[in-house]
Amino acid sequence: MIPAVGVIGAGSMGTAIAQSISRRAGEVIVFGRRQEVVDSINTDNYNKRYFPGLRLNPNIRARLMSDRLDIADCAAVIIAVPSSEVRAIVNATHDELTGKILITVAKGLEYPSLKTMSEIIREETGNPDLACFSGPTFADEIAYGHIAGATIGVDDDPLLRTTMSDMFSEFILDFSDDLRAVELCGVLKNVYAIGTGMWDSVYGNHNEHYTFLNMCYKEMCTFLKAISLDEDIFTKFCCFGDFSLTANVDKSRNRTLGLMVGKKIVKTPYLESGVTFEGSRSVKGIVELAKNHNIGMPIARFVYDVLSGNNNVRESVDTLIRKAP
Ligand SMILES: NC(=O)C1=CN([C@@H]2O[C@H](COP(=O)(O)OP(=O)(O)OC[C@H]3O[C@@H](n4cnc5c(N)ncnc54)[C@H](O)[C@@H]3O)[C@@H](O)[C@H]2O)C=CC1
Ligand SMILES: O=C(CO)COP(=O)(O)O
Repeated sequence: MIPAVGVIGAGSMGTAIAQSISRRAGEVIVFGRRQEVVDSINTDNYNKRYFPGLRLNPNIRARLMSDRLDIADCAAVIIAVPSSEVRAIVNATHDELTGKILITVAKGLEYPSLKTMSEIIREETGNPDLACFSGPTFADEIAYGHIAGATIGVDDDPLLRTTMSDMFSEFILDFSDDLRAVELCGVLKNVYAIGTGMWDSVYGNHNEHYTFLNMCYKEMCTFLKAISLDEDIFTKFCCFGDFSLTANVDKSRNRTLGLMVGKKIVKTPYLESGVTFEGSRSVKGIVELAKNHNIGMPIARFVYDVLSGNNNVRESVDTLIRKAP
């Protein structure tokens, strides 16, 4: 059992992961930005903003986020904030994070650097013990203890892998030593979830839905074949599992964004909504990565064009069909 684990981010995923690992750790310290969230966790064992109905385990404590994180007792720190926040946070808390095992659950791609979260964390901290966690893992279902599979991207270090297995023992785990490939799966699946939402806003039949799903997965695999050092990535939870979950289930924020844009319910100012739409922030980087690797990714391009306001969904979808391989 790990004596203490820190979790940066008291949102849906930070709270859910804290609840899951709190059964395997002596103490879990969650760092949040909002005083009312910190107070609700410490006073009532509830995160009333994200999971008002879920009583949190008593060994979960909350502290207000600051640049002087009190994590001296924590052997590991999980970074569970939106990808846009990761670099600033690890840069500001560099000293406190030194020597810790750092795990990222964020699914995003920095632009214009095109770096994944683990690459940013390694760049900012220099910590050798890094891992990423990614799979079909809706936070609410984790929080309530339902089964989920996840891929741990981590170097082939037996001690580190044992620590990860113990910390995330409530999950069905597979492993990969290609952290970038694992993280790019999480980035790509968000883009295709938006695209599938857009497609489904135009075409409502089962054949049409699964035809497009296959087109997305084919494009995703083409990209991964070009970049992944792990030849088994395609059957890992971070890939097929998370792609299927997010593209098919309306609980997904990314899929919902695609549906709403496709139905013209929202226009691009949605980024100010406060909801974490990771795919809309990452799609530009994916389009650029595809160009850099000389890979045709018409669906990622379609998502980017529509979100950029360059096209309307029906015209773009019809173009996709005409060009379908
Ligand atoms: N919600 C889910 O089902 C899952 C989310 N993830 C990933 O987890 C990451 C976090 O997303 P969610 O928890 O879903 O978002 P969320 O919007 O539910 O929560 C994000 C939290 O981060 C906090 N935050 C933002 N900047 C901060 C800072 N500088 N310092 C401290 N806290 C800060 C916000 O106050 C908020 O509480 C994303 O990359 C997402 O893709 C991964 C798997 C599942
Ligand atoms: O990553 C997730 C599930 O694995 C959460 O998906 P959304 O960000 O689309 O809600």
